Amino acid sequence: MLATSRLFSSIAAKRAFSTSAANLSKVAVLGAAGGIGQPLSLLLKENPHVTHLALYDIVNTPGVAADIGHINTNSKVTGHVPEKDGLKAALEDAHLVVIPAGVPRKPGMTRDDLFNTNASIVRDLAAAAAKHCPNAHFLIISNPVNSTVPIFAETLKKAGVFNPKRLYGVTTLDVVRASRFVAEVKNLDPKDVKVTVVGGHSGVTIVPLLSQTGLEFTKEELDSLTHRIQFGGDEVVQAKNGTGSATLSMAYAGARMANSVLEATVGGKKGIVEPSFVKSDVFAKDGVEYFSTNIELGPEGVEKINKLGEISDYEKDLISKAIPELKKNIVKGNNFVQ
Ligand SMILES: NC(=O)c1ccc[n+]([C@@H]2O[C@H](COP(=O)([O-])OP(=O)(O)OC[C@H]3O[C@@H](n4cnc5c(N)ncnc54)[C@H](O)[C@@H]3O)[C@@H](O)[C@H]2O)c1
Ligand SMILES: O=C(O)C[C@H](O)C(=O)O
Repeated sequence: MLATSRLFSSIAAKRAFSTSAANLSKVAVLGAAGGIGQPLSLLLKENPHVTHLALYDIVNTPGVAADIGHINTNSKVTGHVPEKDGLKAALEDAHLVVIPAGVPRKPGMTRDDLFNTNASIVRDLAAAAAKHCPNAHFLIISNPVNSTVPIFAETLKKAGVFNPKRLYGVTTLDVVRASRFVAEVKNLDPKDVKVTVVGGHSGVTIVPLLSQTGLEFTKEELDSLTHRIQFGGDEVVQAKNGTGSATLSMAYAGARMANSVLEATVGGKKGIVEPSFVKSDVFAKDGVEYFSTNIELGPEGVEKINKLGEISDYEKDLISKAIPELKKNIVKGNNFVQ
């Protein structure tokens, strides 16, 4: 729990000087009994911004909630299953909803192969969210993110409650990995290595901007690092050998993103920047409605969407390969709802 302690130590320090309970909020996790859901919920239990942690899944959440609920931090924990209007109870009054519900990959599958199962799960959760907590901030982890974010948006639009400032596709794991992989190659501490990653969250749509790190790379390093960042998820899928995909690193990344949104929206902290796959103008002219770049967070959510900045010819080439794939994934998501 050392990393978690580091993640939240600044908030804990701040809280010691804060007397305002109004700074705290309800967070719902949908898919909370799963491989990501459980460690993510554990990390959120340590987050002092959270007053109420509502854990929803189609199975097993009473046990997960009873277990996590014994941790002696201040938040209340409740477990919900579909029976007795459990989804409604989990979502009502939620400030932030984090969604890792759905099936993970097995070796040989692409994230798009998950579409048939996960699209309807995400659509149905979005419809419930539109009804019970339309003003919440929504963090979408379920794959394929390039399509599930459009599905979530279209469902909210249908209900007349879509707010593009509050819907975030979670791409944090890509920058967490990129920082780790580059640090390994350059023998640095990952905390000193920030890598901007843009595009989407699958294979060639993941575009690391290594030219912006301030580090020098040989062509061989560029090729191997770019490939490793784009296909880091496959490394875990293969190592887990049919039992799932990244869960622990994803929980860490998801907790970081959730914390950043909470810090900006209820903690009053300014200048927080995270990457996220959001409704964006950056490549709208090419028909790409959603794109991940660094975004600046504010009290309402997405405050400013950063552009790519200066990129190398190598990266321009990567972008040109990402755009058609992204467009296809987004249209597939949009069409599923329309
Ligand atoms: N965005 C990312 O970077 C990233 C990283 C890792 C995994 N993922 C994705 O996250 C998803 C979850 O992965 P996991 O390893 O936790 O899978 P998992 O199978 O371990 O857990 C998924 C959970 O979702 C629950 N679930 C299924 N249908 C549901 C519904 N209608 N409502 C609520 N809960 C429901 C299941 O019961 C299960 O507990 C997968 O789609 C995976 O591809 C995304
Ligand atoms: O690779 C996967 O399927 C899960 C996730 O998207 C990841 O990047 O680890």
